[in-house]
Amino acid sequence: MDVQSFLRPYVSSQVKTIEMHTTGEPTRIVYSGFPELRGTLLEQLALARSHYDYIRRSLIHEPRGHRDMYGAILRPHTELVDAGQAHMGVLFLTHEGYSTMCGHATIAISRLLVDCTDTALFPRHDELLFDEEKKEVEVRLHVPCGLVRATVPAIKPSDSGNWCVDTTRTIHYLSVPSFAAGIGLSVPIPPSLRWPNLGDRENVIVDVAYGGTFYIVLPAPALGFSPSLAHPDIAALSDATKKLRAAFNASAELRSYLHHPDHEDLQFLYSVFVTEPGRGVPAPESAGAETGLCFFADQQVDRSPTGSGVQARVALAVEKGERKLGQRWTYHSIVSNAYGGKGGFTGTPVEEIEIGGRRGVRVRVSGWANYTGFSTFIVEEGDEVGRGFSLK
Ligand SMILES: O=C(O)[C@H]1NCC[C@@H]1O
Repeated sequence: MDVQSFLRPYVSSQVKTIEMHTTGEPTRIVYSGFPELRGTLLEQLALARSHYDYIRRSLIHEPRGHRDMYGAILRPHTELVDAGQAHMGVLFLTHEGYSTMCGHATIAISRLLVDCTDTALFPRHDELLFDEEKKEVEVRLHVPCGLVRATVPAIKPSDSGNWCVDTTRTIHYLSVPSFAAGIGLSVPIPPSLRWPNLGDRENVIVDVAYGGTFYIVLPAPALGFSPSLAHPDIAALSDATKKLRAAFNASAELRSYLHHPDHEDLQFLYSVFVTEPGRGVPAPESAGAETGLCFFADQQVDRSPTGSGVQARVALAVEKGERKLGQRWTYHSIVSNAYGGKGGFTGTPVEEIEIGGRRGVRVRVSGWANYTGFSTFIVEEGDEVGRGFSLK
């Protein structure tokens, strides 16, 4: 019996997704059922936010998602796709709203697009090119912060079928220009925003960097926590980073560091990244390793090492003179550390690029992604709770 046939009377519309994870961080990838969105990618983003946000809530919030759920919507027509510069456009969905860059989803979607021969889902699949020498396929994604070039390792079978993704090698992408926006900034913490571990300190010193979106980066002791992220107190760190972010945003002078020369839409603080230099197993050919815990959007916790945050951290390391071009570094999350280092990302500054009069770098980020399933979601007429709620 067709299991779904008895559900048919309840289905007025459906959204279809492919489900993946990158080091444990989910990406619910919407490929069908999202209403028509027209215009540039940023116009499509504005339309999704203003007219169709109920769809994001229904997919990302409970009962279909959870407070740390992440998603993406494939956009086969954008100005860069239609001009032949990108193969696919993507919008990113968080529990809070929409993000401008996402490394873990870029890695997942790039793999999906190489695997996907269904032209209804991916009309430009035939335009992908296989590099015989390197045995990889380039996938260009148009995301809200710009154009990201991913390469997916693949094997071309001897018959004329589609190539097979080679899951023994990492997927990597070349970021939009990333840069250090402020180093050693002092954030005054007003009494109403102090957290228990802060002690009697009145200021916290942070770095700010852009990796497709803006990050505060600081080591755990700067917040008053143990230097080790081996067994972090996630609830206490979430409280501290949320208050730190509020204190940062309360200062017009500090907010002025969130300046992007090209787009006003990119000028907001997305995340606070707590780091532990030195923790974790370096991947092969890496000069060192570190671990990070990323609180983003409305305090979601990234399970992956956070691609856009890796870009920001590499840009900071280059700006501080701690890293040279071409030097590869391993970035772990608490999940990759729990699995002996498997799933750690690497980040390599590959090129210096001037951006708005300052030094920027293009970063090569590498990682893996796996499929977890595929879904068809419905919302029954009259089901108010089922439209999406959050206990957050
Ligand atoms: O990998 C990344 O860049 C993303 N992961 C969740 C938070 C960031 O957007």
